[in-house]
Amino acid sequence: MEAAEDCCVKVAVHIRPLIGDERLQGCKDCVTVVPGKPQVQIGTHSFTFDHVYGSTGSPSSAMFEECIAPLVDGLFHGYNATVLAYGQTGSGKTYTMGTGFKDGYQTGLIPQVMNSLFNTIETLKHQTEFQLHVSFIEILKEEVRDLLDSTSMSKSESSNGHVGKVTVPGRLPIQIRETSNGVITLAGSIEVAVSTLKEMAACLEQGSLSRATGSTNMNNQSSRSHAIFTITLEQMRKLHSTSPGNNSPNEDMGEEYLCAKLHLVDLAGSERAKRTGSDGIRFKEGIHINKGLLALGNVISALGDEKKRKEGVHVPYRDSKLTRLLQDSLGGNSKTVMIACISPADINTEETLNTLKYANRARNIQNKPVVNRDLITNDMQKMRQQLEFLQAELCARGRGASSDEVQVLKDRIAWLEATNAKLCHELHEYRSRRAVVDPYEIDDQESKICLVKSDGLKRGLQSMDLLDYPVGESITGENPGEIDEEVTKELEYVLWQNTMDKELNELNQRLEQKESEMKLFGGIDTESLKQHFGKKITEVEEEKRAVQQERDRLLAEVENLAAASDGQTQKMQDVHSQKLKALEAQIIDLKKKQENQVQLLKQKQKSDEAAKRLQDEIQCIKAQKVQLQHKIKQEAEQFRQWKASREKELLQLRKEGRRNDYERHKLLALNQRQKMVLQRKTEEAAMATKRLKELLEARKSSARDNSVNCNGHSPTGQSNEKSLQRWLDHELEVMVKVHEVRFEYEKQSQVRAALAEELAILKEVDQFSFDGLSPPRGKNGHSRVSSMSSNARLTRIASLENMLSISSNALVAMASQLSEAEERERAFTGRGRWNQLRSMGDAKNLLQYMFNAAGDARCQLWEKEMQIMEMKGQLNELVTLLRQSEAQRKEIVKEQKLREQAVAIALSTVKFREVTKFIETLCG
Ligand SMILES: Nc1ncnc2c1ncn2[C@@H]1O[C@H](COP(=O)(O)OP(=O)(O)OP(=O)(O)O)[C@@H](O)[C@H]1O
Repeated sequence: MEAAEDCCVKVAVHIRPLIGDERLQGCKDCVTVVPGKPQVQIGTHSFTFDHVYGSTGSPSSAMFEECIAPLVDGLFHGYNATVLAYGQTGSGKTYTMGTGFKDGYQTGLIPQVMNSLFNTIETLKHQTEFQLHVSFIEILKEEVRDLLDSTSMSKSESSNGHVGKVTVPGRLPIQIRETSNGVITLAGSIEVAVSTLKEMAACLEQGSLSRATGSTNMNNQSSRSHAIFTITLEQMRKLHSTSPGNNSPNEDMGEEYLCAKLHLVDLAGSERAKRTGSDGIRFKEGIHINKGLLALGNVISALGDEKKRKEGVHVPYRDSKLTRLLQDSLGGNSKTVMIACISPADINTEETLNTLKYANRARNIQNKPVVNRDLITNDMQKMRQQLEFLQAELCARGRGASSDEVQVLKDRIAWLEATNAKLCHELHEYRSRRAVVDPYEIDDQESKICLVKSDGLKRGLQSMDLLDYPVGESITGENPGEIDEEVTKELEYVLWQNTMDKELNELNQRLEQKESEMKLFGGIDTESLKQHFGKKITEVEEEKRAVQQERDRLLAEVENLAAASDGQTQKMQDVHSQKLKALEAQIIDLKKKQENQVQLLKQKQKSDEAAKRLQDEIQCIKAQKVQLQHKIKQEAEQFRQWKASREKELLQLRKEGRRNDYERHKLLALNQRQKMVLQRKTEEAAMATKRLKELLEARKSSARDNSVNCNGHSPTGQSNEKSLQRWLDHELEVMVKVHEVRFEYEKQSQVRAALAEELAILKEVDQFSFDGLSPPRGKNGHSRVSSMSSNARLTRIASLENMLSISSNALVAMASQLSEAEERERAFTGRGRWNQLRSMGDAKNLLQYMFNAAGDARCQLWEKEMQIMEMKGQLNELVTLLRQSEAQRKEIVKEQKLREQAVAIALSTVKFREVTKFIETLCG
């Protein structure tokens, strides 16, 4: 094999989205990705990796091309490779690797590796001969099992409680062996030769289905084993020499054999039994899983710590089967990529921090991958490389100075690219800010328009002297749209009423006018007038006739007198003539009068007709008026009814408003109270966390002091004893504080879960009411929440969200210190807690001190127990007293009742006697 090149383990972080359960628990996303950088932040912690996928980092789809494709490429050049998915249970390892045959399977890394592998083979198959083998094993409870062994039992829910394979008795267990040249092999595992993608996929499928899985509180299909899918690629290719300046192959230089392995590892997830809720078999599995991962962590620590590496500290590969199998992948002959899978949920902060710290250490591991070819081809390759190197040097000398320019240009391109990326990022941020801000602005504008509109309406009403309408009155809980509608309706009604009034007034005026006109006719009795005129005419006619008769008689007398022609007669004739003339004049006068009367009679007829017409008109106007009045009455009644119902509604609304107010106040008080309790608890937790932080910091510095002491002057006996005692006190206090913080953490998690549950119900009910549906009856908590008004619900939702965010921050802070404590504890345990003790004397002194402290603690405990016993005794006495007084009270009540009964009997006896006496007197 050729000389190895140094190459660090690459670490990519894969952040999965919040999943259903976490959302239900109201978890917040507590992981931030620094834009444009492979850097993640949790609380005050910040970590930089090679890549970050998911969340606001690079898209998960880019993971294969950026991280894994180079490894697949390396396989064809003879380099071993390993992809290692690590993370807490349920963080997405199986999803990322694609070994689960579930949702993420097709997009998982292993299927992509297989595709890429066969695509490359297809393009190279004319010049190279390939052979592929796959093996698929799992490590379950420190036992290596073959997932491709078809003689094993098929997948079933086995007696030991997990779904998976059971090794057939009689078959030799798989052994881990190390060859003479340090290569780790699995003796007894099946290596299936595959030649097509389909065959390889079938192996993956068979093994994945056989893998041991089980359901826990944190993942209903949790992998209970570490699974390793290994692809071995062997290739034999013809070698040709190429002369400088001529790329076409010429001389045949024999064959080259390369053999490389790609391990695709899906580790079981680290877990806390308390959180996964595992007991029995799951619990035991969990212990094995954590043991294996701890061993892996120790290997990573030993390899990742530069100081230790330089010191040549022993790497505990043999502590577990997992580390033994991964010996080459970590610090050995392999190009390795670790994918740290994390959940963004705040409830997982501690585990996420641990994963990130683990992964961060892994970044420091230096591997030494070599091209795996056989020895002869290896030597040939070395010589070829030498030749190529010399040729390259020759070429470089020929070109000389231009390489500086190229470098300058490269730098410039890099700078331009960085600036471009920055600008793109700024643009993106600006756009996303706009996208967030705009709707509010639009809303604002819209609300302004609405205000202007409603102001306009109010002004309109004011200008019409309608100020007595309750336009400005605001009713709690009333919809402004409804108010506008109501005001519009009232306005419409008033306008209509005004028009009606105007019409009625006009009618009245017309009626008055007509009636006054009518009055002109009204004073005259037309019939009597007619009779009067008729009589007058008849009188005039009779008079005329009498006058004519008189005239005729006078004319006859005049003729007679004319025949007599004496003087007297002449005289009489003259008298008669004069009389006649007078009568003629009288007749003419009477004729005139008669004509006048006829004229008058005609006029009268005309005016009669006019009066009739007027009368008709008056009738018509009156009918119109009645109709109008009827209509007005009807409308008024309708309006009154509408107004009454509206007022009733308003009253109802006011009542509801008051109820809402009351509810709101109650809710505000509840919110306030809960917030205060939460704040108090959070403050307590913060105090404990702060103290723990201080203690951890102090321990760091005291560890440094100790090392200084050890390196420098050795302390005197007494001061050493004192410092050891202080150290022990400190250790104990740290332990207690860790316990306290964990206790607070658990409590806070419970409070948070309760808040989240309520929030989820509120949101569900709110969604139902938004969709116009009624929430499911009988569902827990729904009935209480659905009786709340929507305003109250929204207020409560806001308050719960606020509390959840306070709780989330507190959880993250606590988890951060707990993870820190765990980290220190692990490092400390690795070094040995008792390394501080340098002599037997130290140990004895410390033991004495511990004995005294334990004795004191026990004595104090005893005193406390005694006090508790005393208090219990007092409590018992009190309870007895209470019981006695209760019994006495009952006795008194009983006596009282008896007395009352006796009085009642006495009274009735007296009454009975009186009645008997009365009857006796009646009879007697
Ligand atoms: N990137 C992702 N996008 C969407 N869902 C995901 C993603 N990663 C994981 N999940 C979902 O999260 C859940 C847990 O994932 P998975 O089983 O892969 O976790 P795990 O780390 O393998 O857990 P364990 O260690 O218990 O086996 C699954 O329901 C899975 O579908």
